[in-house]
Amino acid sequence: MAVLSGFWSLPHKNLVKRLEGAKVGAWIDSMRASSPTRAKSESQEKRYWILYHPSALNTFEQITYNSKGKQVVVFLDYDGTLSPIVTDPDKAFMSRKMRATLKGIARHFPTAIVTGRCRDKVYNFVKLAELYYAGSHGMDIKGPTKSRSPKQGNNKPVLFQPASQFLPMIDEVYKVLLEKTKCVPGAKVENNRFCLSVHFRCVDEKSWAPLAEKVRLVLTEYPQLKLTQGRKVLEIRPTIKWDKGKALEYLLESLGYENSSDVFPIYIGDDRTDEDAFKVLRSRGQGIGILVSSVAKETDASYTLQDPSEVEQFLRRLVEWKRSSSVKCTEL
Ligand SMILES: O=P(O)(O)OC[C@H]1O[C@H](O[C@H]2O[C@H](CO)[C@@H](O)[C@H](O)[C@H]2O)[C@H](O)[C@@H](O)[C@@H]1O
Repeated sequence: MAVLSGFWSLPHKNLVKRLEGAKVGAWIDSMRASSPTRAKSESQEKRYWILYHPSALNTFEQITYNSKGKQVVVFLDYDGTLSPIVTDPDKAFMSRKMRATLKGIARHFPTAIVTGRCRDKVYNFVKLAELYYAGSHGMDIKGPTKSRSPKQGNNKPVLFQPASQFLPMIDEVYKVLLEKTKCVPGAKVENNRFCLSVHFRCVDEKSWAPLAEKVRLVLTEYPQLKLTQGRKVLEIRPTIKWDKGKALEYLLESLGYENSSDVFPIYIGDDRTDEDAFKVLRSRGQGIGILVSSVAKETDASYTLQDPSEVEQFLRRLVEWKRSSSVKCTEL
C-alpha cells in the first residue's frame, strides 16, 4: 500500500503543483491585462472594438432617446471610474469637479456607488449622503441618509449585508495575509470589511508570482473564500453567490423597479468585477453598461468612455439633458 500510495502520490502531487502554478500564472496574466501600463496605440484591434462598443459621448443623443419615458437610475463604480487609478489606494481622491457633477446627478436620478471598497472608506471619498452605497462588491448596501431633493420625503431605510457571517473569518485572513506578505516589498493588504484586497501595483513584477503563491496558500485553508482579480489586485471574498450584478438587481428592487419596464439603468465601471453588472443589464435587456477603458477589452458593456474625465463629461451631459427636458415639460 505504501508503495502504491508513493507511486500515485508523487505524479499526482506534481500534477497538482503544475495546475496550481498555472492558476497563479493565469491570475497574473489577468491582472496584467486588466491594468495595462501603456495604452495601446490606435491599433486595428481598437478601431474594430470601438465599432462594437461606441463612445457613450458620441452616442449620447441615441442613449437619451432610448431612455425616453423611463426612470434613469445611475450606478457607478469608484476606482478607475470616478477617481483615477493611483499608486496609493488611500489617496484615490475624486476631483472637485466630479463631486459637483455627482451632486447634480443625484439631484435628478437615483444614484448608487457600487464598489469593491469598504463602504465607509468610499463614503469618505465621495461624501454625498444622498447616494446609495454598495461596498465590498455589493455585500454591504446602505441607502441614502439624506433625501435627493427637497421635494422628496424620507426614503425607506435600506441596509443589506448578505455576508455578515463571514466577518470573523475575513478579519482572521486579513491578519494572516498581513503577516505572510510583510516580507514582500510594496505588497499591501487592504481590509474592505466583507472582502480583502492584496495590492500588487507597487510590487516588483519579478515578485508577483511568489506573492500570488503566498495568497493562494493562505486560501487553501479557507475553502469558503474565493479569489478574483482586479487592476493589479487580488481580491478575496466569500464564496456566496453575490456580486455587483446582484447588488444592482437588489437596488432596482428596493427602488420599486423589480419587474418594471419603465426603468433605464446606466452602469459605468472599469474593472472585471463590473462585468457581472454589465451581464445583468444585458440579460434583462434594460438600460446600458458603459466600460471605462482606453484599450480594447473583452466586455459585456455596450458603450465605452476612455477615463474618469470622460465619465465626468458624460454625467454632466446627463444633468444638462435632464434639466433642459424638465424645462421643456414645464413650458408646455
Ligand atoms: O470596485 P472598485 O471601486 O473599482 O474597487 C476595486 C478596487 O479598487 C481599489 O484598487 C484599485 O485602485 C487603487 C487606487 O487607484 C489602485 O492603487 C489599485 O491598483 C487598483 O486595483 C481598492 O484599493 C481595492 O480595495 C478595490 O477592491
